[in-house]
Amino acid sequence: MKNYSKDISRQYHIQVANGEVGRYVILPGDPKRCKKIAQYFEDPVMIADNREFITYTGTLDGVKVSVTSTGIGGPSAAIAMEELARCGADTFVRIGTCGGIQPEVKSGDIVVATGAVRMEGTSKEYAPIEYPAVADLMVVNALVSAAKEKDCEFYTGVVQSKDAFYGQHEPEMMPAGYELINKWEAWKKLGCLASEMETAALYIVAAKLHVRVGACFLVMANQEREKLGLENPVVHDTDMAVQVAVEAIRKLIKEDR
Ligand SMILES: O=P(O)(O)O[C@H]1O[C@H](CO)[C@@H](O)[C@H]1O
Ligand SMILES: O=c1cc[nH]c(=O)[nH]1
Repeated sequence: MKNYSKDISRQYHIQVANGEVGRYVILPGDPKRCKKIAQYFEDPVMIADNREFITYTGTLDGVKVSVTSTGIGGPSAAIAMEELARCGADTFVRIGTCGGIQPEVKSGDIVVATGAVRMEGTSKEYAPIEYPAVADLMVVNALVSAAKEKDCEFYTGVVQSKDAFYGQHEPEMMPAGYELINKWEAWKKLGCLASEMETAALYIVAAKLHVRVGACFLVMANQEREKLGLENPVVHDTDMAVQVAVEAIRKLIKEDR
């Protein structure tokens, strides 16, 4: 594909060059999370800061690792993964925030996504809708093992990825809300744990690229608990989910040796 970058040694959107990232990359949505994640690396260096994509590279146990923010939603997440893969990355862990769907999934808990409902647009431009958005088993196992070690409350299962944040939170305000409401009830009955915005796209792009990916999230709040009159504080601190992601990368590095 033609490279549209002014400096053609750098990828157009992420502005990273081949070899500037490790094969292991952590993918937060929020660019401001990158610096916090890079603090867990040895000798972190900022490589690029362009649009919503900030990249740091450092090492974990002597192995090159990176963090790149994806921004919000499937389109920019897909771009980040495509361009990182072109720079040499092949193993990705998304660390994000989500809203709980099952009533037992509480604020502050961690969710590890084994799969994602493809209720977003990006993955549909990659693969027919019948193809499932599933995580790599090695990455999931590493995340589960890390979460157990950190002794945090965590769940594993399917999450829902959608495009409209306010369609999740205020479906009754949307002209097409009837469909959002009916589908939300279906995801709930099917045991879907939580809702977020990038994982389905990342899992499908990873399938296309033949790379490994998994994801873990901080549960910020749960609108279903609110409806049931259950306790539902809003939690913003992503540090435990970040630690789970970093520890999972360490475990993958060890297994890959
Ligand atoms: O915290 P991040 O990683 O951005 O993830 C979640 O937060 C954003 C919405 O507030 C969406 O990107 C959603 O997926
Ligand atoms: O409720 C939430 C919280 C974070 N991200 C989402 O997409 N939804």
